[in-house]
Amino acid sequence: MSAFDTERVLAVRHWTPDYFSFTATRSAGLRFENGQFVMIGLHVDGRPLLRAYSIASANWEEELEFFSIKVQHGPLTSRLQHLKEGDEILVGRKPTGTLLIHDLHPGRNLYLLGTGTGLAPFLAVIKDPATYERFARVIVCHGVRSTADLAYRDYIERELPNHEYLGETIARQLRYYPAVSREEFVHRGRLTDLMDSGRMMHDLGLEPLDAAHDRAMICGSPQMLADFRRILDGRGFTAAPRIGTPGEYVFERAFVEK
Ligand SMILES: Cc1cc2nc3c(=O)[nH]c(=O)nc-3n(C[C@H](O)[C@H](O)[C@H](O)COP(=O)(O)OP(=O)(O)OC[C@H]3O[C@@H](n4cnc5c(N)ncnc54)[C@H](O)[C@@H]3O)c2cc1C
Repeated sequence: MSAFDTERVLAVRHWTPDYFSFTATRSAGLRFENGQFVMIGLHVDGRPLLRAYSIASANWEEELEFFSIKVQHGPLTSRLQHLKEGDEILVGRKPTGTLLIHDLHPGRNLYLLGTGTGLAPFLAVIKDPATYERFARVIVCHGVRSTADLAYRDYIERELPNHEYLGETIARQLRYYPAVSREEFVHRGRLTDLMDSGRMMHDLGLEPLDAAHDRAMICGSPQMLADFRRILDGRGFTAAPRIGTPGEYVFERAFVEK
């Protein structure tokens, strides 16, 4: 049996010259945890060309959604960015990953810290009812360079709080903290600096960061992960050491730096 399902693209949305999203059919057999990633790709010269992708749709949704970078000469994304409705993509059958809410000790505030496409896994996590059962407040933080890069802003700010089933819970418990590093913006700077200085918590009207009560999930570049880990470790947070053993934070590389 093949390690992949062939799915059909349902819709494509281009946010900016650097980012796009697409939805695809989902095989009835694909089971995953919110926050996990899966290998996806295309047949290129008769062979599968695959990369890891966080699943941006929640596990209870019928369709799959992915949020992608466009790397100009990237082997996969130079092709993937031309996807059109009806095209076929390959989707692996074994989702995996460490961004799992049950690998966090229960707590008060859950900070979801994502830069660029590192937002993707959190789009699934914020649609998981269990997230709101475990944490009183969920703060989705998206760090980007320009305001235009704040993909899903309208969806998080306006659509989700009116969601048919989750809207009430989301309106009560979800906060959104967009941050822009290279343009004037209400929250200007890098997420790491905004958290480290305490500005983020101040802007949100929340208590200062406290390992006894706060939890975090981190998804971004290797440098972003290293910086956040240093900040959290310095404040007494412990990373979950492996899947199934909880900690005060979990992390995942959103891409591999070469
Ligand atoms: C666990 C995991 C989850 C991932 N989830 C996603 C996701 O949800 N969406 C997504 O677009 N990518 C994601 N990636 C990255 C993805 O696997 C590919 O690297 C990306 O699609 C580019 O593929 P490529 O073949 O075009 O170029 P590659 O040869 O894979 O990458 C070329 C270079 O582009 C840069 N790059 C790659 N991906 C990104 C990115 N997402 N943001 C900024 N720079 C990048 C890196 O410097 C890399 O060296 C994930 C990676 C990992 C390890």
